Amino acid sequence: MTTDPGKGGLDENDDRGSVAQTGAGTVIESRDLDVFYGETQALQNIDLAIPENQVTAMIGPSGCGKSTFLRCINRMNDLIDIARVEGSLTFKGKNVYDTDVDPVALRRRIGMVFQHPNPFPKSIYDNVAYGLRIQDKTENMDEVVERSLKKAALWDEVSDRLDDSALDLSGGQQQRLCIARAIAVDPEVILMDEPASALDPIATSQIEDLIEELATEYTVVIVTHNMQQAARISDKTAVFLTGGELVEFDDTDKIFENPESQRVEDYITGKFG
Ligand SMILES: Nc1ncnc2c1ncn2[C@@H]1O[C@H](COP(=O)(O)OP(=O)(O)OP(=O)(O)O)[C@@H](O)[C@H]1O
Repeated sequence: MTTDPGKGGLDENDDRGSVAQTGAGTVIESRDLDVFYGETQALQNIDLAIPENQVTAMIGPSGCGKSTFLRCINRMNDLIDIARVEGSLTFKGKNVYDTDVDPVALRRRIGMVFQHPNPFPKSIYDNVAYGLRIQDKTENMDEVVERSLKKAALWDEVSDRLDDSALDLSGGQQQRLCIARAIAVDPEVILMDEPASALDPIATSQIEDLIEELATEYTVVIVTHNMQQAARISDKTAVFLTGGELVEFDDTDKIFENPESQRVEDYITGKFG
């Protein structure tokens, strides 16, 4: 049986957390999370508590499992045949891997933005309206499209050409359009997998400003290769190292100024990675 948990359908007051975390309430929490691709283990015993309405950055060298962790949160790993997840990963206290969780409904609440902008070959308007139409939420659609484009800091650039093809936008505009598309269906969490790595410095800076703004309303989890970017925009930083180990998770300032682990210090200061 699959059910749509719907907003408020999960325990919103889950406070079991003894996993390292301070301040804002925990919205996503992993315990003893292991992920395998066939025989290869990509993540080992990950305990992590992600706070609500903040930006949490995942950093670490290539192949350390950052994207794997991100994809666990909204079960995108389900789409990889050989991926296997053990342990628990809860969203508002509910294990997203329980058999009664519908991954499609989960992904409505936990949206995702990818490394390369991937607008549909449709108009700007239809890209943003896409999820609303699928969910049959077509009431006030013009308003929702406008609001989403405004929240994604794109409205001023496209308001007079909503019927133009999304593919005619610049890379940075396309990425903001993808963010607008994700926002339109009113998610609670936005996962971003290196959302600015394919963009030029100006577009990157616009996306960074936008991410900080989005965190006033949404929980944002971002994978980035760019340590300066993590330092600039995130509240919390998780450092994964080779072998799929979460070595340190703390306030971003602490991670960059005074990390507990020598391995993290070596990584941050560029001694390896
Ligand atoms: N679809 C897959 N099939 C098999 N192995 C995979 C798959 N995806 C990832 N892996 C392996 O899992 C490990 C973690 O990969 P992942 O992409 O999560 O790391 P990452 O830290 O995000 O890397 P990068 O920074 O290079 O994107 C790597 O060893 C990778 O080769």
